[in-house]
Amino acid sequence: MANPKSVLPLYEKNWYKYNYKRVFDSIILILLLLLLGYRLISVNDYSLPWFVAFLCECWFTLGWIFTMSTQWSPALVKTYPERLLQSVEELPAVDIFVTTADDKLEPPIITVNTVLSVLSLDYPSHKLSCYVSDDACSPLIFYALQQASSFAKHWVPFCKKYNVQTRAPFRYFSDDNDECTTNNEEFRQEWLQMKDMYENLSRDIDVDPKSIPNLHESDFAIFSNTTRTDHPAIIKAIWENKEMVENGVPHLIYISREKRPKQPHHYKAGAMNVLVNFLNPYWTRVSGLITNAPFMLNLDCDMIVNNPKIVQHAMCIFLGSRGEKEVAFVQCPQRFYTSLKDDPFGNQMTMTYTFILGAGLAGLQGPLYCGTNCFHRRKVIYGLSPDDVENGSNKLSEEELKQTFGASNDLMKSIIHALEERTYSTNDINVKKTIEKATQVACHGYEYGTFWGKQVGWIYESIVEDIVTGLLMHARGWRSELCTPNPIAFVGCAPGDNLATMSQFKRWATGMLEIFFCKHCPIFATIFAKLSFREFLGYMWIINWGFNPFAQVCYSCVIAYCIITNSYFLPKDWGIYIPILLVIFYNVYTLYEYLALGLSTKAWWNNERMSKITPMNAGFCGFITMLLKLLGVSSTVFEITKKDIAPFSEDDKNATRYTFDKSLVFLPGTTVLLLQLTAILIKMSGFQKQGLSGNYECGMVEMLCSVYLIICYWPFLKGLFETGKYGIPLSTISKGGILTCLFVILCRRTVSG
Ligand SMILES: O=c1ccn([C@@H]2O[C@H](COP(=O)(O)OP(=O)(O)O[C@H]3O[C@H](CO)[C@@H](O)[C@H](O)[C@H]3O)[C@@H](O)[C@H]2O)c(=O)[nH]1
Ligand SMILES: [Mn+2]
Repeated sequence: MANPKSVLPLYEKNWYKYNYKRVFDSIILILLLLLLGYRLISVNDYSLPWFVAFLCECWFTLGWIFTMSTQWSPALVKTYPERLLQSVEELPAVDIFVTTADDKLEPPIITVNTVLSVLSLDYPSHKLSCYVSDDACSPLIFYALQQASSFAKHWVPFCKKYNVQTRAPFRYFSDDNDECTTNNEEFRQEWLQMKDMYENLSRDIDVDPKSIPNLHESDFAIFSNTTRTDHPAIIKAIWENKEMVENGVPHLIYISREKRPKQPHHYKAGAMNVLVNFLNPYWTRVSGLITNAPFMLNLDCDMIVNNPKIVQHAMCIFLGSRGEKEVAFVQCPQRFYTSLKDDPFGNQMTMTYTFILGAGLAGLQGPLYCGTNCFHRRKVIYGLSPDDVENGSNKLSEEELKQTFGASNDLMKSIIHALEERTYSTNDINVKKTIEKATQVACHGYEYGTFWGKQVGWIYESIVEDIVTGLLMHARGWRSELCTPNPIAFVGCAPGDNLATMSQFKRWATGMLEIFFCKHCPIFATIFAKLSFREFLGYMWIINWGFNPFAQVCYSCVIAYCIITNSYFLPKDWGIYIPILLVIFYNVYTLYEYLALGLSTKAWWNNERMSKITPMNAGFCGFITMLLKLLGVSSTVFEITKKDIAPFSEDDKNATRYTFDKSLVFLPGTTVLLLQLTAILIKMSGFQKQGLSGNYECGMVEMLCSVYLIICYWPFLKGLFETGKYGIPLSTISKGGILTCLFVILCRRTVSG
């Protein structure tokens, strides 16, 4: 397949040194350590708040070490797709998986646009296949894809003929591009025609599922009597590139895996495993058979292609890394097209993606797998390690194969094929026939007793299946690479409001803790396997999203405690300069970074504020959820993030306003705020309880900390007095009130005893 003919490298990787970052990072670390040291030697100050603050600060310091190490030696990769065709005889096939799971939270028009952008990629069409996994078992999604495939027959040639850059029609025809200003009459005509067709398509699929035309015709009959949690496997080839034309429309296949009530389906990880495995020669487990492409691209339904040449860029990395240790997966960054100005909900994570999740980790063993925008090598998904490849031990015995992948001879054939990185010749592929065979066989329960979800495929251990799946690959010794072509490869839809942000972060926090407490924990992976030490620190950086909220909540309680009991947790003498310098340095440094990236001061402040709000609410709830899971009280659930094609209009002032609902996710924040308010009230009204000895005295700095927190929680403060969706529900306020009272009583007990 990849016969290197040309000597020019397909990609180059360069490491950067940001000296200013290293200096600032180190200063902050030194100040943190000084603070810890000061606390230790100040024996006279030892007290409960002093001790709790010390523990929290130990945690923050550790967190800073994770951050610092991860962004210490960033690297970026440059790819040369124009050299690709000179260096390989034939481009490899790529299977593209798009997952969707809810036709309300993820409107079909979004999935349709993603699929259309995929079908029109600049890559030989007969080398691409697009599989859409529908966990909602929705006839509407199926119908929408059918309509989209008809539209694709016009759209794909149009894009290729005029070398269109943005191949998701809703972006192409978006408001700032809705006039066709050109002198080329032919293009104008076609442009108008396409626009018209796309508008028809959007109208057609924006219907109530019940009123879908032809619902009872043969194609749809299978959807009758199904619910999203109880239905057989449904596989339909919506479009087949029968003649395997190079410039046609790639295969488009719809799959809704079998689901039965009470049987765990493992959310997205389960869906992905079915896709990888589905159409093998015999079972309904899929793409192994139809195309069995050696590479796969995995996209969430809202992640549209933004650079039509992206597959070629990714192939540069895969094929260019031969001879050295191969790359297991190529991750492209997550960027968003729906970005509210100044990032009011702090969910665009520009800094994080720039310095840590992106270049930072790329300079180590490689970026983390982020669930979407990622190309995988199929044999890695099947559990191979680089050593297996090196030693040529990628031939498992029949017994091992059975135990790992399940007892189907035909599946084994397809897996052996994949492990040896062979592809099917195009003549072997008959989509229709395979599907007929595949749907006859029940597929549920196939994975029982096999290693699917445990050692191979997407790992079920955590609801952030992506991070744990990538972790297992790094632990086996694989590298990964970051692919950042210009323009950026994919763009998606960021959560449109703080409700979606909260639910997403809560899932992440819980999932990260699940990873820490499972057998794939990065600590074991470094000690017993091949996760490099600094990559381990990188994984700990993200796992800390689950732990840090607890420390943050404790710290804010310490502040209130000190004010209520008239004690202190910050140094009284010269030592106070340590935290003061720390705060100044940290804020100046982060503000500088925002400005240097061309972001505004407001964006910086919004992110600072949200770094107190989101973790302390959603993250803390995630922490509690994990605690309950560890105690065996409840299990964790994957809540889908709501997506909107145009979630807000530019002049919608309310788009940036904070909204609340009755969910418990807002309880920690409401309580923290009420606590601070109560504490200040107690102080002002002179009701402070005197500390144990005379020199206990809450100073100005403790008050300042509290006021700072209240300023961060301004949206909550406003929420206390608003009604409707902008107000914190009374039930949450009362629960927060009760918790606050309990806390105050407890505080007073500790000092009066
Ligand atoms: O039972 C399910 C639940 C979700 N999904 C799909 O999973 C994807 C991600 O879900 P989303 O609600 O968009 O979650 P995000 O928080 O935006 O996703 C990030 O985090 C997830 C892990 O928490 C990863 O799976 C995603 O790839 C990553 O983009 C979507 O395409 C869903 O359709 C399924 O296929 N089946
Ligand atoms: Mn998403």
